[in-house]
Amino acid sequence: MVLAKSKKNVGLGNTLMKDRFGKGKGSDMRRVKAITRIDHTTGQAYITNDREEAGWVKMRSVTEQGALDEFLATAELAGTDFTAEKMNNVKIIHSDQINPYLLSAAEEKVVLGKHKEHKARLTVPRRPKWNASTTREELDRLERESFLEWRKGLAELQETQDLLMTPFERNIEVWRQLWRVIERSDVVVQIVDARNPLMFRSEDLEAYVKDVDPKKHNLLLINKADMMTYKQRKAWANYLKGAGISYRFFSAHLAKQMLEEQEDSESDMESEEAGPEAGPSENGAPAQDTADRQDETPEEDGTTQDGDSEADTRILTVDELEKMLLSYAPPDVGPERKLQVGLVGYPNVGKSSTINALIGATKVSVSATPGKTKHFQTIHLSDKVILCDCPGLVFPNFASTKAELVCNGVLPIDQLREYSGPATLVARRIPQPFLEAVYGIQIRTRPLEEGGTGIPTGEELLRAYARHRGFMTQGLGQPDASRAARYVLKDYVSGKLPYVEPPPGVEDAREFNRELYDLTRLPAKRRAALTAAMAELSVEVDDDASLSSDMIPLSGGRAGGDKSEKLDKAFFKAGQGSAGHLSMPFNFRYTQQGMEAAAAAAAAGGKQLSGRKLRAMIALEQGIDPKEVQMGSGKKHFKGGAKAKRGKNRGNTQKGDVRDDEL
Ligand SMILES: Nc1nc2c(ncn2[C@@H]2O[C@H](COP(=O)(O)OP(=O)(O)OP(=O)(O)O)[C@@H](O)[C@H]2O)c(=O)[nH]1
Repeated sequence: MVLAKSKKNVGLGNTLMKDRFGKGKGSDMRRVKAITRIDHTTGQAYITNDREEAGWVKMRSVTEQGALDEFLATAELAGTDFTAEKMNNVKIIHSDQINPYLLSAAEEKVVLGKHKEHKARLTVPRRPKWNASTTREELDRLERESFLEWRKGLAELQETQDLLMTPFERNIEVWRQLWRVIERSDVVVQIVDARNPLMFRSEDLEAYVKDVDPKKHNLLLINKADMMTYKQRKAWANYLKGAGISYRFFSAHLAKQMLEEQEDSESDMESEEAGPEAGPSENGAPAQDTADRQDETPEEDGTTQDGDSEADTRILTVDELEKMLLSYAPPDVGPERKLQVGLVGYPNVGKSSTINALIGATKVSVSATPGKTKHFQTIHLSDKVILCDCPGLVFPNFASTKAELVCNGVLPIDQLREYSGPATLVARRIPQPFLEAVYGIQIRTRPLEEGGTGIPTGEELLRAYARHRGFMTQGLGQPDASRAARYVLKDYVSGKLPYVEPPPGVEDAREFNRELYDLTRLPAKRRAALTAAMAELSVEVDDDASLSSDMIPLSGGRAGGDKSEKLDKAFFKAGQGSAGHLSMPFNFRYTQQGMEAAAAAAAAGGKQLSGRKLRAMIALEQGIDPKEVQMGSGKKHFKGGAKAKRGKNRGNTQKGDVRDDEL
């Protein structure tokens, strides 16, 4: 609320008074007498307006009464009806469910509209035209002037339109590297992160490449494609093809893995002197993991397998990438005229990893020779190809919120002061069962009937993580959410907590990402613990078992029916704690029991590990009696009073650490 600075301008109340009684009539107010009344039931005195005052005084009380007076007056007027009406209409909105650092759907729509409107102004700085007669000093001056103009333009855009932008590169020296890389390259490969290709793409960079020479080519290389499901690649492929963007999916991570496995099998072959049929194919059979990911082929998903669509969604191997790059080669390519490939992109999108994968695949000794300038590297990849590696740089682009920039890894996490926005985004994007499975935590959310949304808030996630890791604040000993935020956000940026932005036109991001949360994407340690328990019970674990939120029965539904109910009983029997109060932390044996029981329950419940089972398992792991967790009742929270503590964190855990009232 903005407070009026002068007495002449006291807002709505004054305006109404003036309107009704005219100038000067406001002095009548002085005639209002405040009288003291005694409440005979309590014996307390209170001050109120005299009831016998002129009728208009009643109106005054509407705008000038204090909250309590207003409440009492209204209650007096409406009697019991008042209570009934209030109770029927009441909707609790907790302040922690509205994050002031994020946008509402309506606000986001407005902001996206503005982004669209001003998209054309998101330019990269151009190097001024020059020719043989331009002196070095002259060019330097021209470059600086043009750069300054570019910066002024973007600053004005930010200020006048109140738009949030990426912290784009402001150092002219870095842009000079880019200019040189573009000038010498036949094809400019823009490497982007598969989790948000458009955020990392500079459309104007592609236009600039063509401005410099229409014969140059652009390629959008969507790296980290291992973080996408086949369906996600398909959806992005449809969008990118529709938009006429030349793109390919790649994964430096899978390429590296494939190479290592290839090398391993080659050395095995050498040592065993195995026959040719035992070895990998000449051009390298895909590594198992690579094959697994590539296996999500169109026909498996029931779509037609025509050559084109396969190529559209395929994650290229290094050989295929090199072949693809060579397709851009000028006709006279050879040892004298090598194909020059420029690699550009934001920091951290995987440029170095891509180059390393390419270098590894060529199996030639690579000399990293410095280019004409000191800063970008030229790498002679083969007798036909030179790679020009440009330093990573942030291009100008719009962003809806700072939280989005943090989650995209564009703003550094270590210097972060406001963490609630990005943490809320993480809690909204990653399904609760997956978060719980990754960290082995229980996130206590506000029950639906108390105004909870069924999705944890950022704070709820961070507090659960902090409690689990024993991160406590000094003094009051509350879970240290700020410290937890650094870890959780770094995990999000690194991809441990996977999420892929849907392409424009795909509205339901949760559905788009649903298949991403399977057991294969759990960290190796967590997955190993689970599969070990399964193996002991001779149970096959389904790698596709989903850990997305729809596995949690939010309104009393129970996955698995009778069968799972019986198993639940067996499962809960495993916990020896009495009546929901535990005096000692659970030991490992108990945890193991719990895991086994959960695994059995998961197996009987149709292979799928439901959120409920998983939560029970995690509860046991944490040393919390599963009986304390209301599962399958629609209340995803703890009953008050449980004081179980995890042995490991006992010293840091505060009394009542798992109590409901903490929420
Ligand atoms: N999952 C996955 N992670 C990848 C892939 N490529 C790179 N990364 C990871 O992304 C992070 C950044 O990779 P780099 O290769 O250092 O990225 P860069 O673009 O060279 O970064 P700068 O040197 O800062 O410009 C590293 O943690 C890599 O392990 C990929 O294909 N898949």
